Amino acid sequence: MLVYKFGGTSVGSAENMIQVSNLIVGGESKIVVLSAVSGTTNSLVGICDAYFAGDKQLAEKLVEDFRPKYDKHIFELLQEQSSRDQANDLMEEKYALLKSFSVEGFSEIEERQIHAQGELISTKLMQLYLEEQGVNSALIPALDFMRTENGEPLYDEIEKRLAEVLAQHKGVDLFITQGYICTNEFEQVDNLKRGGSDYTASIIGACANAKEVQIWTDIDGMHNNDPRFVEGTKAVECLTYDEAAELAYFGAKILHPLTVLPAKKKNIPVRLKNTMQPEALGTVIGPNCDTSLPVKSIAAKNGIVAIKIRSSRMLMAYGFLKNVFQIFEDYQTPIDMITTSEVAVSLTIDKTDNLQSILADLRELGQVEVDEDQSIVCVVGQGLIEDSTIVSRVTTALNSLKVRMISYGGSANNISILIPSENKNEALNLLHSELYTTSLV
Ligand SMILES: Nc1ncnc2c1ncn2[C@@H]1O[C@H](COP(=O)(O)OP(=O)(O)O)[C@@H](O)[C@H]1O
Ligand SMILES: N[C@@H](CC(=O)OP(=O)(O)O)C(=O)O
Repeated sequence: MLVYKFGGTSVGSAENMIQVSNLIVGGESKIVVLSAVSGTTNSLVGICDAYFAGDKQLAEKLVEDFRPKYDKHIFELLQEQSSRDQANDLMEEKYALLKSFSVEGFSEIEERQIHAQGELISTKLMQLYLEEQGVNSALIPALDFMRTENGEPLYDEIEKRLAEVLAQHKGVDLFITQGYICTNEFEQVDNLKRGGSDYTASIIGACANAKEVQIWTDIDGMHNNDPRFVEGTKAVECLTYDEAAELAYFGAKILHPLTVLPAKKKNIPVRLKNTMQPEALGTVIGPNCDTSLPVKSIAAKNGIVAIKIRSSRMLMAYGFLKNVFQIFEDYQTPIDMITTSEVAVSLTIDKTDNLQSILADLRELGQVEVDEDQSIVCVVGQGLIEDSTIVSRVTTALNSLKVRMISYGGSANNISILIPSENKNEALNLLHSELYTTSLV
């Protein structure tokens, strides 16, 4: 069994959906996970925002905005009148549902139900197209098997339910399902957070003991720097699970940060491929990746807040850090980077919903300074620790910038640097020129 996942751009037009069908029909058995048509989830988020703001009229207008896009998509994808009718009926049902909520009492439960509609639409359209083409495929609802508790996938239950669902379709070897959506412990519709379809594919891969998970997107693999901000980036041939996890966590948007975990549990390779350029090798993420490259890639994450706590009570004392960490634990706020001196500790967070309460509690421990609008730039590669020249090259490359923190040695494959966000693009470009010169590649 193989698991393929196609992202928003890959299903974003009729032409692209047809290309997806060319990639999935035939060959080995597959479970194909689809995201929503590109832009759809953002629009659904906008509709929920309008309901929360008490503006039902705006919500209804935003629903109507879907119409031209989906009319075109359906007209170009499906040729038979009966399948067009089915698709149009589906859309009318969805428009009616999306407009059916009232602003009074609109809650996160309804919000999650709305967010789920994008994947429900894209998968149904794909299934209608495959049926029209005479392909023997089955649409399996993710809400029937993808179960979470406290936001965590329940692997045993998913494995059992998925096997039951697959067994209902004897003789079928192509299954289409929704990424991103799930049901939670309260039997409510929920999701795996934005970009979560990659994670769905990896969870399904682990639960179906897949031979490989393939993430098909709009670029030919993990590049050696962020292609949105740096010119001349190129695809990396392979990454270890740990390298890929670091890159995804620190901003490489191509992969949802949790994708690697389920695949790693079962040693399943994850291959990143380009839907529009399937012949390109892409990137393989797996247990081993031996290349001579000490630096595999560079990524950056915005929206970081740096907090410094200074206290003379820290001098020659123990237990101070425990008290600091306890505060972050109380507010369920993960810490990303940390550096300490005898009398001060600096750390960073990117979850800021409880920032004011955290700061108030920290002020009980010492003087607190806060820097907002920071970015973590992260250099990732297995050989970073062995090659002692790299850390000096990283700091030299950035010597014109105001570096706020550096973290080196926490993991064997990561150097993280905290800088003001306004310098992020410059930092990515400076590191690119310094680290990918002839002596390293
Ligand atoms: N290091 C990187 N390598 C490749 N792509 C990256 C990297 N960092 C950011 N990206 C961006 O990730 C995008 C693909 O991810 P995403 O938009 O989530 O795709 P999908 O909608 O298919 O899930 C690319 O178009 C690229 O701009
Ligand atoms: N549609 C969801 C889930 C997802 O993973 O999308 P994509 O694969 O296009 O990043 C989102 O936009 O967050």
